[in-house]
Amino acid sequence: MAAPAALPQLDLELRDIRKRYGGFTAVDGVSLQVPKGQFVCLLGPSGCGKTTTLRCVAGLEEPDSGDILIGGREVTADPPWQRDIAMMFQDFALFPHMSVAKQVGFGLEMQKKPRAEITRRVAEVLGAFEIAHLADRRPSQLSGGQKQRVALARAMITEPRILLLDEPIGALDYSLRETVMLELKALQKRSGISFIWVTHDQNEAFSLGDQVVVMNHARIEQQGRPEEVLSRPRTAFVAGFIQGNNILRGQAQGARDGLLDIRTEDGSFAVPLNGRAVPAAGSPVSFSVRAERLQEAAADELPNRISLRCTLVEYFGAYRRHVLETRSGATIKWDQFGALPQSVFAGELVTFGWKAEDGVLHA
Ligand SMILES: Nc1ncnc2c1ncn2[C@@H]1O[C@H](COP(=O)(O)OP(=O)(O)OP(=O)(O)O)[C@@H](O)[C@H]1O
Repeated sequence: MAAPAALPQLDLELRDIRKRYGGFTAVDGVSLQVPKGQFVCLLGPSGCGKTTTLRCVAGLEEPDSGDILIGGREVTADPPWQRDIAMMFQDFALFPHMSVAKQVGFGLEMQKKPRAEITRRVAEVLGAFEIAHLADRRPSQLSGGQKQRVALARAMITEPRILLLDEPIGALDYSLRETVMLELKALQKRSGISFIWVTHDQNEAFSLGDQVVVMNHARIEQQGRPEEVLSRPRTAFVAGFIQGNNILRGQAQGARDGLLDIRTEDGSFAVPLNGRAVPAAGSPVSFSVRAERLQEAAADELPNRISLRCTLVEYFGAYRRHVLETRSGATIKWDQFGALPQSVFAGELVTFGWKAEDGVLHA
């Protein structure tokens, strides 16, 4: 059956993609819409299906069901070279015996462009990527950062609608990554090409993505702008995967004034429903509170309070992390920013509180 017409402004649309390997489901009903010129990061733990999703978009894998539309055109059964995409892999996949100039022009040669046009475009792109001085070198004579630029120049020279990147900076030295990330982000915005970037590194995803798509066990758990995913994790998995969340579990007790009362082994807490239906009394629920939202001073005036024992205080550069334990033995983290004097020490018993609106109920 032909797919219904797509919205023309979308660079990419995935409709209910499924992919199985034997009895194992690697992608289980993934749907995604990528508007024009967006930077989208697919984020998730190892084996969650990010790369398989990307390979389906690339045409390197055929999904068992579902539709893939690129620029509004159904491409599900098309080979990679008919999809208006380019790819970049973690190992850069450079051709070992080809000079930099030849590699960069490769895509245009495949498209059978006239020789003069290839020479002109290669010179332009080598200049734009500041690698003109490397034109005659082979990959073995390049540093990691230089290889990365060559691979990117090679991928972008054909001006695809979408660039697919699988852990593209994973092989770079840590010290280089931040600079490369800034460059790539600027390049993406200038080019207007949509980037679909696979990573398991949340710092990469949150600093680069216009959209962050969090995957787990072959499905999308949450997708949204970075600040949405950070401040309102939709599920306990997302809250746990993203650094800095405390997760509490208990039973729903009933709701009043838009707040759900949740009973846990460490007390009862009021958490905003945020438009959600009230869960049945006694049903298991979870919620999260960010580690920097806990308050020590004036805890008595806050609606949610919890008794804790501090077990460890660690320094993480810009902030101080306190690891605390509840009466039932659950771990709670409190992060203190702003170089304040230390007020809670290991071994101390303390009461912390948080505002009702700082709790995020999970689906
Ligand atoms: N060709 C294949 N045959 C069998 N199983 C596969 C194949 N390709 C991937 N898988 C399995 O599908 C699951 C998803 O793999 P995928 O590479 O998409 O994960 P990922 O999220 O990209 O992980 P990573 O970050 O480790 O690359 C994994 O459990 C993997 O072992």
